[in-house]
Amino acid sequence: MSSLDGHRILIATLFLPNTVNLSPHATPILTPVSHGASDALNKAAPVSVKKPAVAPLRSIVEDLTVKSKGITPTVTPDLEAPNPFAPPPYSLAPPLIAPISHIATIKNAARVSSPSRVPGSIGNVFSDSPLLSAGFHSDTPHVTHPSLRGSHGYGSDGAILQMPPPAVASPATPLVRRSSRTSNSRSASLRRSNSALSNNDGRNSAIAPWAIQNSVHGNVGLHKAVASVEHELDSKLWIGVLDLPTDDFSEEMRRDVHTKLGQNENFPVWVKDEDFVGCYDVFCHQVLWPSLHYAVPDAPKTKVFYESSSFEQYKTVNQKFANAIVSVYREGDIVWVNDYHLCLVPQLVRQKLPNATIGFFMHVAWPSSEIFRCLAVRKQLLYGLLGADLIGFQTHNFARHFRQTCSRILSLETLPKGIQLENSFVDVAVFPMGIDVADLTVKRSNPEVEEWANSLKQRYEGRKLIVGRDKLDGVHGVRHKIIAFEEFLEKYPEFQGKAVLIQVALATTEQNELQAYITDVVSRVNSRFGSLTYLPVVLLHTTDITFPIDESTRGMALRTHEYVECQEKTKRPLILSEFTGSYSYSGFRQCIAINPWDYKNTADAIFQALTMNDEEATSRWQDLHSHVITQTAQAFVTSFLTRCVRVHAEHLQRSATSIPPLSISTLQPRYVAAKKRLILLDFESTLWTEDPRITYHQGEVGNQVWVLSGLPVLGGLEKLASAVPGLGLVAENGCFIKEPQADEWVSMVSKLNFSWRPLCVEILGYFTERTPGSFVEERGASVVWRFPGWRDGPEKQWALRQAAEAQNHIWDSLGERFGLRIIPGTTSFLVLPKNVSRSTAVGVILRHEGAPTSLASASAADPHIPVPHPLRNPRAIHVARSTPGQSVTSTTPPTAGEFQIILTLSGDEHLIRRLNRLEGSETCSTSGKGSDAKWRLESSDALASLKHFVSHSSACQ
Ligand SMILES: O=P(O)(O)OC[C@H]1O[C@H](O[C@H]2O[C@H](CO)[C@@H](O)[C@H](O)[C@H]2O)[C@H](O)[C@@H](O)[C@@H]1O
Repeated sequence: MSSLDGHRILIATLFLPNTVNLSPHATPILTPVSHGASDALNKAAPVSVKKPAVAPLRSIVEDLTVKSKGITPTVTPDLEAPNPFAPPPYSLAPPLIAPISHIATIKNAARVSSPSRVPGSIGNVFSDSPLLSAGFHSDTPHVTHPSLRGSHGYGSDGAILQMPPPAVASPATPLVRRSSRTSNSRSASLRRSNSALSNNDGRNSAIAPWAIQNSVHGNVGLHKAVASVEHELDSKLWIGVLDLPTDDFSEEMRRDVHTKLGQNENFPVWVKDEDFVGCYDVFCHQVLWPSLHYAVPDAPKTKVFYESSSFEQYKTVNQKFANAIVSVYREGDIVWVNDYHLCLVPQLVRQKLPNATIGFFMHVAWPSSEIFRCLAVRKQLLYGLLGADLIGFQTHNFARHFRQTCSRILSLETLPKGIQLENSFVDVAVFPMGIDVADLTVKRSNPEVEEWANSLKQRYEGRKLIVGRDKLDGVHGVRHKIIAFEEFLEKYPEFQGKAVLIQVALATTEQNELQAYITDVVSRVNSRFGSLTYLPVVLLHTTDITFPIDESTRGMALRTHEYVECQEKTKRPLILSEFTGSYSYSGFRQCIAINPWDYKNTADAIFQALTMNDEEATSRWQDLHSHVITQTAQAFVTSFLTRCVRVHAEHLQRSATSIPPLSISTLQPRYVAAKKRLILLDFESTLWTEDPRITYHQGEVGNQVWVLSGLPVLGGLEKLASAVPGLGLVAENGCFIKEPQADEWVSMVSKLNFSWRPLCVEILGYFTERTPGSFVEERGASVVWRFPGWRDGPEKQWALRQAAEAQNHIWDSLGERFGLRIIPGTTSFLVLPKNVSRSTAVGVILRHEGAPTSLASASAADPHIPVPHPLRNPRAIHVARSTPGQSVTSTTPPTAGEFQIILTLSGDEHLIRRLNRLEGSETCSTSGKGSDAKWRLESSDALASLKHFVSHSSACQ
């Protein structure tokens, strides 16, 4: 039985997997999105596989020109409405040489559906290539340009889907999609396409003929991943928009679409076309997408304009999604929100459904906080995400950047596990996306693939092929790739006339394409090295090696996973940008990694790939393949959803309101019966303002009372030790321990490397100089930075900002290297060794309990636990540092020892969780926040309650 049993999954993603074909001739046909070769689509009309026409020395481009003749575009560019955001009229064709001008032709050609997907037909040359589709793609739609998307034939299930029924796609029934990448073409297509639905007064009551079909928009990788675990999910519902303009849909039409898509587990969200354009074309693509990929829009005025106006539309669309989720939500559902288009949805849903299980997965990259902070709406986006129980990222780096962004911009406490908010906790974790290998294997076995492979082999016989397939925008580095290829031809002239770079450029918004800026380099390379029979750069497809280069980080780059699988026979190498999500996994270390900004190194990588001997290529491929078949789509979906359920249960249990107040009457009998009791008190949340001697008076026969503090030995704790010698004391969050009645303090950190301290103090010196009223406090084993933050105003704002910067700086330069931990407070933060805590100190105390020896030898048998070191003179603690590199992590859980009851009053969650595992342990949170503790208590009532406890117990005895 899986933990997902009984849960329905509500999957919110911008585009639904299914959409509407508004062709006047279309007959409504339900084509469920399902998995594998046996789905409904694959059972549709058989495909007649026609051998591709092979003309060895004729260029593909030439073929395309011929094939595209006579195809009428559904949208005539000059009818398009002006886009207020668009740059001056944009056309790829005039300045370009042949290949690019053919792209333009292809765009037009693709606006009309072609009935056939067999090789040789040309509705859309990209999508007509099964080789390309099978081998190089899964996570992006095969055709992303609005006009290209007019082509039918691809389901979201991928390229080898067999023909959709003729009613869905035929030359006579042009498809109309949401041409969302460019507002202008979308408006034009809207007017035309929806004429079937409207009469003179706009909407009418007609239900136009329409058919369901798989959408080629959106995150096809996600659609496929969910389909791959369909049998494991009880039920699910996709929530998203249709990929075509819908303003003109009549109410009846909407109802009809709702009902029929509903049968296919799709729930349409109705968004005004104008809002959609502002949200998607402008805010998502012009502002968020580049920023998340390290390319902050470079024209500040434009950015501000885009951001402020289009963000309103982004909010509107997010609100519509949240409303839709709330309207269908049933208790027990798991709400799974996907990707950067919907960052505000978790918080909006949380406001309406405080107890819902909400997970958010970010499919794209998350940049350094330095980049993210450039966004004017940074806080709104972050708080929007923090409404989730769980936020997932593709890689550890993205997750780390996100945590740092929250700490820097929102001044929130971040832990490796997630983000602590005032009253809740948000888990942050990593779930690498993968592909459905089994499904791809089935698709690859389609004879059509073989046909195409052979065709291409013949066409390029004797030549070395390099294949790239990228979105044509400023982020994906197509320009870099072409320049590197030029460098390669120059440096290795023996490959001139022999090596061909086939670059499939997936179109995106006009604005983004302009930023890709490739026309000059393509013409330069082709005119420098080309001839009548040799075109070095072709903007299309094929085999040998793939070459996915990102100018910046990419979420995962799943097409490289597919490429690897498609190399099962040939096993040729993969060149991969070190900035892709995929490369961050060690399983991809056997690719040829490049820095795409380094053209020379990339040129050498191409040479290495083309000349690599088969033995090495095979051995590298085997490693890549093992990784791809392990990090699968199935593992991604199930681990993300399972974790959602788990963390939600934890969060519910921890929520402050669900923890019962400490009940003395319930615990009293056990307290009285116990012969040995351990009482652990957080100094900061219990004794801070009290006369410390009170703790001693609470101690009665059989009691051992320990006070745990973050304070140093010298000062308050030293005084407490001499005033109440019977107390056990823990100083500096576990770094030093003093047993009851003992004279000496014991260091738990004597074996640690403290060379980070001067470096840390130096960094803090810089921030101290800039922050009036701040100062550094060096303790025995930790360093504290205190800053003025009591009164609201610019000083506090500045100090908080500096504190966040300082933490990030320390974390980046020292944190991982030295294994440090940073504990933020409201007017200070503390830096200390990561493996020492109040919890590890209590572990040592419990182990020591009953042992005849001193604390110093209590843990000697366990090499993993802190090594106590006796300090005869507490004032000598400062020098008690020695051998570097000693681990102090305890792997052996402590037992309750001889204590029959352990009563803990603390705000330290780590300690509480650890003690919860012990028999006889009663944990009580004094933090006032969500907690895993069994009980809760106001910190101001803590001592009074304890006293009450003790006096009751005395009365009973
Ligand atoms: O272009 P958009 O509609 O704005 O969406 C962005 C891209 O999202 C999806 O790709 C992302 O998710 C993939 C799977 O997790 C990941 O491999 C990829 O690196 C991410 O960029 C979608 O598959 C793309 O088509 C979209 O362009």
